[in-house]
Amino acid sequence: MEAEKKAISLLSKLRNESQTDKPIIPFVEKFADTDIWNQYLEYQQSLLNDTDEKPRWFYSPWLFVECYAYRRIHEAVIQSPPIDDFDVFKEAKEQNFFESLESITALCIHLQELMTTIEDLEENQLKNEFFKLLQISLWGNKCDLSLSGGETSSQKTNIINTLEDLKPFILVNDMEHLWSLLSNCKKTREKVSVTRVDIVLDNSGFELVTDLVLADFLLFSNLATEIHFYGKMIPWFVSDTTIHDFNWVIEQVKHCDHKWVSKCGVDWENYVKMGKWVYHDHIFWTGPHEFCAMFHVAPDLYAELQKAHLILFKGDLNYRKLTGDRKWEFTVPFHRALNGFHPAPLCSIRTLKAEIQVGLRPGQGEQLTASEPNWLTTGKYGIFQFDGPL
Ligand SMILES: O=P(O)(O)OC[C@H]1O[C@](O)(CO)[C@@H](O)[C@@H]1O
Ligand SMILES: [Mn+2]
Repeated sequence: MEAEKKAISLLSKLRNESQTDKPIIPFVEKFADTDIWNQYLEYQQSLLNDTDEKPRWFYSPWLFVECYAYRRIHEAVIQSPPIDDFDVFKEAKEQNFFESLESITALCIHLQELMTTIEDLEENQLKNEFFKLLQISLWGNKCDLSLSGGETSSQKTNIINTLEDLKPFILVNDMEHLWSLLSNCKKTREKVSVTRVDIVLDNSGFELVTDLVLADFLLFSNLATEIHFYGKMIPWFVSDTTIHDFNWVIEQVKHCDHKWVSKCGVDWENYVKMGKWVYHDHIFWTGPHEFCAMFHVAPDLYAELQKAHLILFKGDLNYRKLTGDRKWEFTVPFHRALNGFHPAPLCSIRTLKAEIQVGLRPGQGEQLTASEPNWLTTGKYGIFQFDGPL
């Protein structure tokens, strides 16, 4: 009880600071990245040195302030033992999974059916199945609890039947690049025995299942031989995946009462045991930095990503960090916005929830603004945006 009271008082202090635009204060509790966060806060202060301003909630860059808010929530919890390992978003993430169970079941059955026919598929059919699962992983990103402010945002409809209707909402479609990259790897498999695809995960629940289904397909279609996943080390942006969520979702799927669904869970657990699926934890992903700073701030992580043949970045927050959340013109090339971040060929798979988008055709952004003023923030539109040697 005492710990809960302490955490609640710390959280209400945080809420008051954010609601009344108080100065942003340093972290005080020792943790893996306390110093990194406080150095970054000093950097934000240095940007204001020629004013007598301090970093503040209503004026500092949104990417920094929003990440700071979630890291402060974590600090309130770790300052309140013995609930210092409590995941404040666990209940919402689990509810999202259970509310999406029908769609999860349909998706796992689709995967098992595909597995039985995969041998008879020609190249073009295999490509189309790959594109379907990519689109399912894209639209799975709509199910995010931070855009909805914690309100439920589960997958109610069977997403497989809606892909055609959703196609017009894909603003940048580089799926062909992903196909040619991976099918070329497959053709040269004799020499290059390993094809590694890294997936930088986003939300747990339904979206995570779409990513695990895609990862399973990549293995049994032989388009890849190993998949590396990156989640978050602390509860983050409400629905983001932690290692507990990753293991919990696999466990839940394994214990589903539908035999084909539980077969998915058994297969996925085996991939992890065999090392065909590898889960990585790194503190960088819940820090304040844009990805162009990774080479200097987390060189070990940058070196790890360099081992991939292809990196898939899921979701909106990752896109904002890939592009530095800058006010780029809509037509600035994605390569330019990455600002030197090129560990390996990469693709952002993202539904738009923040006011940043690059790599559009001339006039495309303006046309969308005219027809649908909120196109950047509703999560209705999505992209597959690729960068790498073509
Ligand atoms: O889970 P995703 O796709 O990264 O979405 C998170 C996005 O939702 C918001 O928190 C709210 O719009 C954005 O600030 C953030 O980028
Ligand atoms: Mn998220």
